[in-house]
Amino acid sequence: MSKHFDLAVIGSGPGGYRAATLAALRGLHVAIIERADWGGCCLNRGCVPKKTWHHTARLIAASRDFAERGIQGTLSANMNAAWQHQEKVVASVQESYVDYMHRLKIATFAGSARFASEHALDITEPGGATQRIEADSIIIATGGTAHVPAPFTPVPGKVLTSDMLYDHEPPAGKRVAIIGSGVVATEFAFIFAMLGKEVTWLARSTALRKIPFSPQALGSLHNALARYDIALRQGENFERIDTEGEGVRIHLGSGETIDVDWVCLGTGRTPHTAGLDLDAVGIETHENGFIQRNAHLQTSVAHVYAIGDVASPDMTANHAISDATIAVTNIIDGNTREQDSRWVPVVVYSAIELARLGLDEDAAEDAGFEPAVGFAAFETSPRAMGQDDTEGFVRLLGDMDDGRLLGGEIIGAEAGELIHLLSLAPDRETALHWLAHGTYNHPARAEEFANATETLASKWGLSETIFG
Ligand SMILES: Cc1cc2nc3c(=O)[nH]c(=O)nc-3n(C[C@H](O)[C@H](O)[C@H](O)COP(=O)(O)OP(=O)(O)OC[C@H]3O[C@@H](n4cnc5c(N)ncnc54)[C@H](O)[C@@H]3O)c2cc1C
Ligand SMILES: NC(=O)c1ccc[n+]([C@@H]2O[C@H](COP(=O)([O-])OP(=O)(O)OC[C@H]3O[C@@H](n4cnc5c(N)ncnc54)[C@H](O)[C@@H]3O)[C@@H](O)[C@H]2O)c1
Repeated sequence: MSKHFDLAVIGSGPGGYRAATLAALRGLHVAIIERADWGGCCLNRGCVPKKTWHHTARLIAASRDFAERGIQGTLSANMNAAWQHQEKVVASVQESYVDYMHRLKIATFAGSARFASEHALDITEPGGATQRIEADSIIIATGGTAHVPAPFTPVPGKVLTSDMLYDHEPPAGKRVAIIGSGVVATEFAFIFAMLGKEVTWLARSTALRKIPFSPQALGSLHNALARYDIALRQGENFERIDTEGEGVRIHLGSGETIDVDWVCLGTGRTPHTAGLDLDAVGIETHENGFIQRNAHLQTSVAHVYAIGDVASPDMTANHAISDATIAVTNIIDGNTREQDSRWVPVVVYSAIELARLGLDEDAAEDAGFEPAVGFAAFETSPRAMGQDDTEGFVRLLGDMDDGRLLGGEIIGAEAGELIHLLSLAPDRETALHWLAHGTYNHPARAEEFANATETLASKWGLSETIFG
């Protein structure tokens, strides 16, 4: 006999985990199915190990200013030791995730799920046994897998996707080529260099092209990378990859060859729907493989929702978690909330942290707003000066008409934390007023939000809406 649940969630990445725990906390009888590692890409091969490494990389980077602060000696890092360290962090987080799900009485199934009918899922366990569960609502949160474009082919120890990088201890060789100019490559170019590798960073296009960071933000990124002698060679094409010899020889379109010990690919991820049997129940996908959904995050089958990387080209944990909150709210409250993914923060962890959310100038004008920029640089922040870390700024976009917040960018140390001052603002209409009137800890980086609202008030005549 099949077991019945209020909600079944397929996949336990940040999207699935958040959906399952939130639904259980709100009183639903929940099942979650995971075919591989509990916690998905983000916990096992993404955000968590990456941020653990990024912290190590930041410590090494900061040590360049140690002598001036009166600290003696130099620091160096070992990537293999750093790999062991992230394994421990991941294992502890995973244990606490699984424990929390059990404490919330969520039924956990280890196996691969596929649709048997609109309300039934067949779960095939690793040993081959299959069981059926039924649910009133279903959330698909099956994430994505690393994309490997030709002429690259994954070769263990030589040509690694970011997934492979975390599955086994990294190869020992020092010379590493990083391919791509998206978030993975931009983050790893800095992290690998600080962890003691000689990095050659090769890509077709400019860094972070897909994310609407301002030219100033990208300028700060390149300044920060240059401080550590990390440069992107853009405009490169890849003809052939030779892995027969000792290391790897990359044949570029220009005819040049580059010899490295191993290659790390940051060449995108594709949504994962294989094996779900979506066609059998009429759940439709876009041409690029993402599951189709409406603003309530419902698929073409109304009680089945799709969240995170399998449905959203944004492909960040932040979007997956935000989707989960909206999908569960809609299941319980009757489709009351719509997703606007532009208001989910995006944060990049490289030689500098870059965080943004909301509209940029072009999108604001397209939406009929009149954007004005409020700007405050960390260059004059007493906190940043005391930290020897003054690169970056807070950049707020307000509407000239009614002073509402249109978007914002924070570039610099702790940007990933500071962005919460914008993402958690009670509403966008009063956010700038609230930032100008708030009480701050002094000296702190967050004070630059107040300073940025002051430039909006003084330079763009928004004094009444911001201070009034
Ligand atoms: C190197 C790297 C660093 C990253 N860093 C960040 C970061 O700092 N911040 C950020 O916001 N994002 C980051 N991301 C992106 C983030 O990891 C993903 O956006 C996020 O994991 C997507 O979550 P998800 O829940 O949609 O899917 P996933 O985390 O991919 O989880 C999906 C799960 O579903 C399971 N599954 C698939 N099919 C089935 C099935 N049929 N049955 C059962 N289970 C199934 C999979 O095994 C997997 O565990 C990073 C990604 C990478 C690669
Ligand atoms: N901090 C974060 O939020 C974070 C961190 C890492 C990854 N992620 C997410 O994970 C996903 C994967 O990241 P990513 O950087 O791998 O992907 P991406 O889509 O951001 O970038 C892909 C890169 O691969 C290159 N590329 C694609 N096909 C190619 C080809 N045939 N030849 C040469 N280059 C090619 C593209 O030009 C681009 O530079 C992204 O969607 C990203 O949002 C998020």
